[in-house]
Amino acid sequence: MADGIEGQAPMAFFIGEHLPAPGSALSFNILDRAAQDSYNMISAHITNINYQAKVQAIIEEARSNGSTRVYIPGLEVEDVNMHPDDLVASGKVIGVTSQWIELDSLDPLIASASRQVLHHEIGYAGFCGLATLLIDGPKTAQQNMAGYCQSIVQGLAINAYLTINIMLPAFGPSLGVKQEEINDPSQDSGRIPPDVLYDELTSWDIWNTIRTSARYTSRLGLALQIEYSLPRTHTLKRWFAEPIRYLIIDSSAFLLNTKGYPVLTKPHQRLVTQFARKNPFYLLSNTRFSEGESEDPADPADAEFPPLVPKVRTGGARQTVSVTPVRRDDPESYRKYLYYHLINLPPPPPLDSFGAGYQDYLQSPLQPLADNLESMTYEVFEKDPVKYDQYEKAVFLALQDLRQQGVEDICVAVVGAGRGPLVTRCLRAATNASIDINMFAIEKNPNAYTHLMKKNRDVWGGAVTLIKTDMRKWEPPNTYVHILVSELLGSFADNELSPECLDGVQRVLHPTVGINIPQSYTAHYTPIMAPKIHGDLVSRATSSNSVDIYEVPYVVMLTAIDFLSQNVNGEPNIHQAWEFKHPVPEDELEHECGFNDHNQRESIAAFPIPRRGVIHGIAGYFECVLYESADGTGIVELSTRPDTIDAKSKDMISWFAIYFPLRTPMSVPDDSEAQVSFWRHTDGRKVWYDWMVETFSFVLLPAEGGTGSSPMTIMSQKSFGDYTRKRVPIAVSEICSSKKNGCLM
Ligand SMILES: C[S@@+](CC[C@H](N)C(=O)[O-])C[C@H]1O[C@@H](n2cnc3c(N)ncnc32)[C@H](O)[C@@H]1O
Repeated sequence: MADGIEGQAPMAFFIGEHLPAPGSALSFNILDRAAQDSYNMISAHITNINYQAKVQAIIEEARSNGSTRVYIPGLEVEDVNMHPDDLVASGKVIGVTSQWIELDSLDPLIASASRQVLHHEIGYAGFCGLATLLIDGPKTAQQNMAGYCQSIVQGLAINAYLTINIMLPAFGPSLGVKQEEINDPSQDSGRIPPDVLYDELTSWDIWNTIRTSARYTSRLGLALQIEYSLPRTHTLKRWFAEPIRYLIIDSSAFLLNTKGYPVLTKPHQRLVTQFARKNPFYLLSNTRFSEGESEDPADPADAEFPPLVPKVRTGGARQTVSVTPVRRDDPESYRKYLYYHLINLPPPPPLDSFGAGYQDYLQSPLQPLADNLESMTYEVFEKDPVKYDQYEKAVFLALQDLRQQGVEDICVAVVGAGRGPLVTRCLRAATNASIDINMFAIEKNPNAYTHLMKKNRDVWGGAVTLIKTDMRKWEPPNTYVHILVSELLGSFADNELSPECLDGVQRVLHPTVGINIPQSYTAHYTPIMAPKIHGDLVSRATSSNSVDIYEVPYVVMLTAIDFLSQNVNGEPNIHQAWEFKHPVPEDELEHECGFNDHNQRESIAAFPIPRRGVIHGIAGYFECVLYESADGTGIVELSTRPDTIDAKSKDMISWFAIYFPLRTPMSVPDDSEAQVSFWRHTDGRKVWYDWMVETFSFVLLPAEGGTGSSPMTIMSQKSFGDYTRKRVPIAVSEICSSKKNGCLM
C-alpha cells in the first residue's frame, strides 16, 4: 500500500484507517478499500459480534445460576475476524481487542469474563503473527482500576513479542459520567463516587496507573484519541512526555473548509505538528460515514455481523460554512489533508536534527580529564558553529579591552585545545582585532597533540606553540598568559572538573590583567517527569549488576519529559545551584596540600508544582559568561537552559542536558512543592554529587489554631482568609550519591 501519489516524502509518515465496528470479517477487500484511499494500514477487531453474543449469553447463564465464577471458552472459527494469512503477514493490520468488555468492572462476573476474552484475543493475535494491539482504556476513572491493570499485566505476559497500546482520550473529562447516565434510574448510581474529579489530567492519571503497574515496560504504549475537544497546552505537554505510538484522529476533529474539504482546526494542527516529533503512526477514524447515511451496511459481509452498538453519529467533519459537504464522507480527503500537513511541517530545530536517534538516550558523562577522547568525539564537538562563534566574539572583546589598557605582547593560551578549533578562533579574533598575539595550545591527550602538530604545520603556519602536558603542570617560558581560554565544561557546568583544572593553571595567568574565558559558569536544575528514561533504567536495573544505575548522572537529550514546576506562562522554573568564577581570588585558592574544599558547593531550592505528576529525576543545565567587556557594554554567554538558550546562544548543540535519576518515582498532587537539594563534594582525589528530593502538599488550618482539613472541604465552609496555608511533608527520597562513580581529579 505504498503512498505513491505525492512523490518523495522527506520523512516516512504512516497513516492508517481505524475500522469502526467489529461487524465484519476482515478481508483483502477491506484492506484494498483502504489501499485505494491510500492508507498504509488498517486497525481491525480480532473478534466479532458473534463472539460478543456468545460471551454475553454465558455471563447471563452464570448470573441466573447464582454462580460467582464464569468460564469463557477459547475462540472458534466463527468468532474471529482474522486468520494467520498473507493479510496479517503483510504487517498492515493492527489488532484491536473487544471494546465491549469491561476489564475495570466492579461486577466480578463481568470483570472475569472480560479478562478471559482479552487474554483469548491476545493469545490468538500473537498466534496469527500480529505485532501490535490496541486495547481500549478503562471506561471511567472510578471503577476497578486495579482489576484493569491486572488484566493488562497478565496480558503482556501472554506473548512476549506483542506491543500493547492503550487507547485513551487526550481530553480527560470525556471519560466522565455522562449526564444521561446520571439521570438514568437504571444506572447503578451507587457505583459513582460523587467526589471523582474529571479534569484534563484524568485520562493521564489512568495511563499513569496502568504503566506504573506494568513497571514502565517499553512494550506498553499509548494510542491517544483526538476528537473535537482538546485539552490545554499543559496537558498536551504532559502527553508529549508519554510513549504515544498511535494518534487516533477522529473525523470530528476536522472542519469542512469553504470547498467542502476536511481540514484540521488550528489547535488540532498545532497538536499534530507538536506530536510529529514523536513520529507516531496515525489512524483516522470515522471517515466513511456521512450524516443521514443509512445504517444499512454497504458490504454484504456487514449484514452478517451488524454493528454491535447502534452507530452514534459522531463521524465526519463539522460543517462551519454553508457548502455542500461533498468531501465529508470521502476517506481519502482526510488522509490527504493529514499527509500534506505532515510533509509540509517546518524543518526540525538544529538540536533535533543533530540529536536524531539520541532522544532520551542515556550516556555516561565524558571524563576528558581522566580519559583521552577520540577524534570522533572531537568531531562531534566541532559540528557546533554557535559555541565557537561565541568564543571568537569573547576573545575579540577581551583583546580589545587589553589593548585599551595598553597591554603589549599579548599572550593567549588555549588550555585543553583538543584538535584545535578554539585555537583557530583565537587566531581569527586577533586578526580581526588587528592585534599580534603569542599563541599557545596546551593539550594532555597525546593523540590529539599529534593532530595539533599537523594543524600547526598545515593550517596555522607554525604560528602556535604547542605543549603536550597536563595544564596543571605547565610552566610557560618567561611570560604570563593574558588570556586563558578553556572549554572544559560539562552538561552541569563543573562536572568535567573545569574548576579543578583551571585552579591548577591559574598561576600562569597575569596577576593583574589576566582574563579567563570563560569568566564564570553556573549549574542549574529542576525536577522533571521522564517516564521513558525511568523505564529504560528499570529495564537496565534488572540486567545490570555493576554500578548502581540510579546513583550516577547521565548526559541525555531530554525529549519525552514534562517540567513539573512551571510559572504562569508555562515556562519551567529552573534554579541556579551554584557558581564558579575565574580567576579564583588567591586567598581562596589552595595550593598543593588542600583537599579542594573551596570547590565544594551545595544548594537547596523549592519548586512549586501546580499540577499533579510524578518526579522521576532532576534535569540539569548550565550557563556560562565567556566574557563581559570591561565597560559592561558587551557580554558573550552560553546557555543550555531551555528558557534562556535562545537569548544567550541560540541553536547551540554542543551539550545535552544532564539527568540525575531517582530510584523510586515520587508522585506529587496538584498544588504541591518539591524541595531539591544538591551537593558537589570532593575529597581532593575525586568529585561527585549527592541529590535528594522532598515533597510537600498544603493544608489550610484555621488561623486561630485547630485541626487541619483538606483545602477542598474547608473552602466550601468558610472564606479563604480565615485560614493559613501549611506545608505538610508527603515523601522523601533517599540521598542519592555518585560517589562510587565520581570524577577523578
Ligand atoms: C571538552 S574538550 C574541548 C576540546 C576543544 N577545546 C574543543 O572545543 O573542541 C576538553 C579538552 O581538554 C583536554 N584536557 C582536559 N583536562 C586537561 C588538563 N588537565 N590538561 C590539559 N588538557 C586537558 C582534554 O583532553 C580535551 O581535549
